[in-house]
Amino acid sequence: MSSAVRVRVPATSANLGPGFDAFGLAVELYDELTVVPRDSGLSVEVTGEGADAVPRDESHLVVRAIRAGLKSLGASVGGFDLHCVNRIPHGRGLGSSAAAIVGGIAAAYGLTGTPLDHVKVLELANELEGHPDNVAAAVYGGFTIAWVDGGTGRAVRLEPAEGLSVTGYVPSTPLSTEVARGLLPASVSHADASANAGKAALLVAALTTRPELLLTATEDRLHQEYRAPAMPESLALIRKLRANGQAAIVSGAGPTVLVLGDSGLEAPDGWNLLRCGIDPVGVQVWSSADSTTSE
Ligand SMILES: Nc1ncnc2c1ncn2[C@@H]1O[C@H](COP(=O)(O)OP(=O)(O)OP(=O)(O)O)[C@@H](O)[C@H]1O
Ligand SMILES: N[C@@H](CCO)C(=O)O
Repeated sequence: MSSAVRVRVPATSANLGPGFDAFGLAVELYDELTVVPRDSGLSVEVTGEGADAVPRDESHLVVRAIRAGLKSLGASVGGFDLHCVNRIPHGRGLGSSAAAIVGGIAAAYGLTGTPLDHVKVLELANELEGHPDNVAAAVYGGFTIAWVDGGTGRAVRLEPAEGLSVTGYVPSTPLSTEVARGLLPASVSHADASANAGKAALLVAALTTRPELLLTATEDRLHQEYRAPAMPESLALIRKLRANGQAAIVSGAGPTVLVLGDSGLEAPDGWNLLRCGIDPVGVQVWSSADSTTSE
């Protein structure tokens, strides 16, 4: 068992317009975890985002993910000290829960001295998160296309177009993914489904080699408008940005608005502006016991 493990895991934006529950993009904004094993007991220290809200016991999402990761590896540890430095805002559509889950599972690999198995990490992370898009990007970095095969989360990673960056408009009020998913209809029209399928396919080309097509390729008919009642200001901002030629979308389940590319518009009052590049590698683990790095 390692003496201490450090993990860095990126924020992620899911859906990207037409790729509901499938597309993910990892960005250069990171949560960091340090886990030190001990014989028994648990301590949880949190600084940064969510520090005033998350529990400090076994129900903490990172703790649950560490336990699940250890179990999947057939290992156990009596107790541990967990220190979280959180930079990803919670409930804003930037994949905070995916980062907590993927980071916790990766820490379990580090604690047991097991090199990261990205396929297995994604499988378990998808089980814990309930959908694979954010966790895929947090595991692999870059641009990911995820799907579920017989209940098992899978993904491929593609290289985003050279120099791609994103601009996030992050409102101060959160919206839980659970609530946002509850706004979706049970069925949609054939016309809407086929429009989205075409745009999702086009977005693969736009994100990788044809960025000039990003505006048209990010049109969505499956989730954004249905969720408007829970985030009317976000949808209004998206309309304004898109009218200005920017490829603006709801990030994940919202309410953050993400522009794929540089945006000239300053953030409205009360919103934070986030400008970042694309994270190329996904979750990383460092173990102090043997100085190895698993990437
Ligand atoms: N670093 C963390 N430590 C502990 N709990 C966390 C952490 N990050 C997220 N959570 C839990 O997950 C909840 C947020 O998850 P939720 O899926 O609603 O939003 P999100 O993951 O930020 O957004 P999205 O899934 O749309 O990208 C938080 O309220 C908290 O309960
Ligand atoms: N695909 C998910 C992403 C948020 O976790 C959704 O939109 O509900």
